[in-house]
Amino acid sequence: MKILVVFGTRPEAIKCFPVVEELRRRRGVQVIACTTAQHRHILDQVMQLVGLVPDIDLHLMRDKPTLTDITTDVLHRIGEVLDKERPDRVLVQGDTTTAMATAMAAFYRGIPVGHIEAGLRTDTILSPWPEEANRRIVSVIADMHFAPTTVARDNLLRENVNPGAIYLTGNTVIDALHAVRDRLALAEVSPLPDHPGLRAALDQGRRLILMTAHRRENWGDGIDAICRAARALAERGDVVVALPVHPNPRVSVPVRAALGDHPAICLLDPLDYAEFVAMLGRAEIVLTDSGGVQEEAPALGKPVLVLRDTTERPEGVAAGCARLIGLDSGRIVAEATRLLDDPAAYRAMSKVANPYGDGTASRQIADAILGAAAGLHARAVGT
Ligand SMILES: CC(=O)N[C@@H]1[C@@H](OP(=O)(O)OP(=O)(O)OC[C@H]2O[C@@H](n3ccc(=O)[nH]c3=O)[C@H](O)[C@@H]2O)O[C@H](CO)[C@@H](O)[C@@H]1O
Repeated sequence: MKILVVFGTRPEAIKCFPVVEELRRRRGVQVIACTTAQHRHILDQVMQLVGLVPDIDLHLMRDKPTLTDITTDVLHRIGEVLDKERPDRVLVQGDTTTAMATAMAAFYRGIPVGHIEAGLRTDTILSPWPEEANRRIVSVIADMHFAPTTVARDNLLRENVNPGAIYLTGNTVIDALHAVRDRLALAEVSPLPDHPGLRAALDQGRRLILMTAHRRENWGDGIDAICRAARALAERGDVVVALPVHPNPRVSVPVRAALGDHPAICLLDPLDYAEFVAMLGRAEIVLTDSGGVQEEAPALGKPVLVLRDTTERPEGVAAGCARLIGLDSGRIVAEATRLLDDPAAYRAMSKVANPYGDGTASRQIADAILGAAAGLHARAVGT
């Protein structure tokens, strides 16, 4: 059985590598790992760290591409890969343009698509944009849906997806987190980023606030509000705010201009995944608009404040390990301050079970794919 796994961005690589590794361990499976490289540098960081060498690298990153550029490039180039390789199945992850256009290219050729992290939804197709539409399109095309949570499964059932095609697996990001933590433990290193100000602040006993922000809907006013909140928090005197800066200039330019000069704020280059996991482990609280970080922080018992107005991850909010706080700088500061100053409020958010999986998602996904293929084979030979 030949399976083509396609990924283009950092989070897709993080969430796909455990599945690639698992499928490669299975007998009778040939895995072709293919990257569109929709993001280049921060994707390469992940691939190098986890030893994921792509069999095919399409190098599709261009200077300031439009969504149309990315979609048409992926349709054409993945189309060529599909025509050459003729895989039995394609796997895509999440909600990127790579995932959506790859699913379309496979659909045009009658090749079945499995969707990792299926069923995440907000209640409006406009937010997050364009990701909400991307993942809904993939759901219409896919014939195997790997839902990370019961909420995601129920979203798919409400859209009349065949219940027999939905597999409740947990999120592969937890598998990735465990794998990287185990590798770090084996190597007996805790690779905190090499930033003199950060190390000195932590050595002085300052408490670490880890922040990330990159989402398209936060460009402009949202990023400005996040920066104002970061400065106000840094003024407390007992914390250090660390912010790995996303390379997109719509983020990096305003963030560096607003925060570059504050002694209690450490602006970091994008961290490799091991460094990021180490920072998560060290952080007291996490403020983020990232999807993946909303899933990882609870797995390490870190309260997470979500810098967005909507989230397709209500499980963390319902469980009590995340709060959706929006983009008002006063509210961001107030919510963070409450967690830093009120130990009971902190404990209530940090002691909650992680709703996003137990680290066995990739195994379950591989079992489901091979089980479905064996079922088809059995039906074909009449057993
Ligand atoms: C709408 C939405 O929410 N969509 C999400 C979006 O991804 P995202 O928002 O999670 O993206 P990022 O925040 O870029 O990545 C996060 C990962 O990167 C690691 N990290 C972070 C900073 C750093 O300096 N070094 C790192 O290593 C970090 O631990 C984490 O695992 O697309 C995905 C693919 O389809 C979807 O799954 C996912 O729904």
